[in-house]
Amino acid sequence: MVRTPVDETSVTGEIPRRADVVIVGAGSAGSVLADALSRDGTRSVLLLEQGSGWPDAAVRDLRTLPIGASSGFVTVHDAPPGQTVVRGRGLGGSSAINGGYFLRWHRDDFAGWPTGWGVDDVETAYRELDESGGPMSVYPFGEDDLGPAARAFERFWSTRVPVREVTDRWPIIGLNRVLGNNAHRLRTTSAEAFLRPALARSNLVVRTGIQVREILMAGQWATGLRATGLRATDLRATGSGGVDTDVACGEVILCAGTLGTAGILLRSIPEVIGTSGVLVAGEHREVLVGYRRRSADDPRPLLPTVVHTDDGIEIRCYSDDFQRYVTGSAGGSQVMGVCGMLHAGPARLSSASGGSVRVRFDDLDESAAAPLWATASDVVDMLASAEFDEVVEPDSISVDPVIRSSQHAFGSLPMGVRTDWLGGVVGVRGLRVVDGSILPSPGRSGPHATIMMMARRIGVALAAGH
Ligand SMILES: Cc1cc2nc3c(=O)[nH]c(=O)nc-3n(C[C@H](O)[C@H](O)[C@H](O)COP(=O)(O)OP(=O)(O)OC[C@H]3O[C@@H](n4cnc5c(N)ncnc54)[C@H](O)[C@@H]3O)c2cc1C
Repeated sequence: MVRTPVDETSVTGEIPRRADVVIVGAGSAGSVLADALSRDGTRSVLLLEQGSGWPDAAVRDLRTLPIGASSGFVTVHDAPPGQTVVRGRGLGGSSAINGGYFLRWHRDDFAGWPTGWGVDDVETAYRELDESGGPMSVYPFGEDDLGPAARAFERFWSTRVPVREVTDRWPIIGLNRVLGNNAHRLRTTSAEAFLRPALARSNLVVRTGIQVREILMAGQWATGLRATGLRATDLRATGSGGVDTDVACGEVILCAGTLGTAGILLRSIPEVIGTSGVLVAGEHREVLVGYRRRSADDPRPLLPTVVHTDDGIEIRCYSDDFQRYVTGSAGGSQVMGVCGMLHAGPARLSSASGGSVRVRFDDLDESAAAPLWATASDVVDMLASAEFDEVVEPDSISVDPVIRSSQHAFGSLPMGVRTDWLGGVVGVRGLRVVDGSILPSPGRSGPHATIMMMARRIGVALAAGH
């Protein structure tokens, strides 16, 4: 196959003033959707991304989490004191900077989803992403990816809970070796898998460095949007905040991530939000158990193995260097995570300055908090067990008293309630949301694979004329 060469100039330049569909955000969902919708050459698709282009190999290295203040590929949101809330930006969005853990949700996590989301439909869409040799390069982490802690973790749990066959794609209640989306330890981003190949199509235009400020409305109809160029040349041209461009379109599809989409809606259509000025999302809340390890180890993928409990908790065995990315976490050089997946705690999203969003977490109620602390105590016992003798320094284990976030906020505009089964926003014509905002349930695993699966299914359904 002859592939048209694609370079940085393909994603910069003039913004068309009209398109059939404008997609906002080239992240996990937006890249998948842009591919699906531009397969029909008669539909013009414009994809606008605020970040600055293709993350290089240093950013995509799975052994690091490039989310520090100096990273050019994150948006830092307004977090509670002592905590950090970031999201990816640039082509690939959060898929370019995340942990590279690509587990499906459990089959029964889809029980409450609206009509159109039967398990067979879900399975087909997942398989298109995570089959061996598929576009996202999804494979179980291998023995080389496990450090001493992960090996001890698997030894400990394999005698106590069921163990999933590593070749199975559906997770189980028990020990789950994580499936990772990477090739030679470089994250396979949604943009590399879906956008780069589609860029050769003349009906798809991608523009980076463009922040969508607001949606333009005529009554209850979304007719277009206003975007601002964020490139240095634009800033020099105006001497201030960039150049505004209005784009008219038949449909706006927000794929800006739960926080980015909330920011745009808060700025432009307060009636979707309601009088409170706050959108409420779910968040997988996590307790960290820290310890000092006996000896240093090479950097490895950050989350190679987990246990899923029957009460909806994920016990995460992070690899050695996770702690340096987490503001104010427990003392010790390494952490295990205890995360409430099914009892997601509320996160309140409201406006903040400069395109970011203010995120505040409610205290968990007792029924959600108690199992987290009880499981953290089990993890302390695990770390003190014989299996960890060669890993953990004696008397170094401590439980972080703060319940933190997993950087997963989701479900602020759930399908079947505030959006229809294809993300169409209830009460507004010409506006769709396809990203983490529309997940209608929490799920026992991380959201990445499921958000991409959802975008894939919606893209295919829309392309088929639904
Ligand atoms: C540090 C971190 C680690 C994580 N690790 C994992 C993991 O290992 N496994 C897992 O399952 N989940 C993980 N997650 C969660 C998962 O990556 C996200 O839930 C998922 O990628 C979100 O996909 P999305 O399409 O909703 O949004 P995103 O992928 O975040 O894409 C949104 C895109 O929209 C752009 N955008 C936002 N606002 C605007 C605007 N106004 N104008 C133009 N563009 C805009 C953003 O720049 C971004 O590129 C992690 C998240 C983070 C932040």
